Amino acid sequence: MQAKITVTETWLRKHRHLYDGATRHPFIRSIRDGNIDISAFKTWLGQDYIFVRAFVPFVASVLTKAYKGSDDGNGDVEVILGGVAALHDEISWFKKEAFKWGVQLSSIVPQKANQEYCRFLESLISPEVEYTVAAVAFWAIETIYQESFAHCLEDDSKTPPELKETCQRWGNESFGEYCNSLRNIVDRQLEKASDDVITKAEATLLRVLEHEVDFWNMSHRRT
Ligand SMILES: Cc1ncc(CO)c(N)n1
Repeated sequence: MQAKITVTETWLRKHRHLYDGATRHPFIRSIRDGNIDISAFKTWLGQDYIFVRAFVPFVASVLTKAYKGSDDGNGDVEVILGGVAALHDEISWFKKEAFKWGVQLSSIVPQKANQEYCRFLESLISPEVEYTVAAVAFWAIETIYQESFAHCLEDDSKTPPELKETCQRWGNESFGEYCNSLRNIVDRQLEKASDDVITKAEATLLRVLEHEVDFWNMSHRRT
């Protein structure tokens, strides 16, 4: 029997080019090829710390929407709660890693692309944004990092040893399983969503992909 094609599958096929642009960005390729400029890595590290801090209230809002969405016989709340817990760990990791690289987190100024991405996250916190739409953004944000960093850990990669731990953070298998759980949540929601919500959710996915590309650009293009 042929498995049914899910909505996310349709979207990923349709927007493959933009999706690959986000998951196979020159910044990621430079890590994978081992010719990353360490100052670009440090820029990314400091900026991503700021992003992750803004990501926390967004994920909390998705959690709230999952809870209020009430027919949660599927354990959405627990999956998302796992994401919140992982973020707590992630923030400690950023502090440790920044210290290691001599990056002063307290003096980091968010760059324009980061500010715009954080503002976008804030707009999604609004109760007027449906659970389905917010969950699509959440799934996409996590999955782009998972796929990007997993790419740097493939057998033929030349990722510098000192960056392997960073790649492991998002590229590891259990983070991959978590992303799959998010995808299942999203597909289950989309299955019963109105056309209007599906349209909004797809547009939100595209915005996430664009913001992710801009975010990588911010680190990569600095000289
Ligand atoms: C910009 C960005 N996107 C996604 C993630 C994944 O959590 C992250 N840490 N930063």
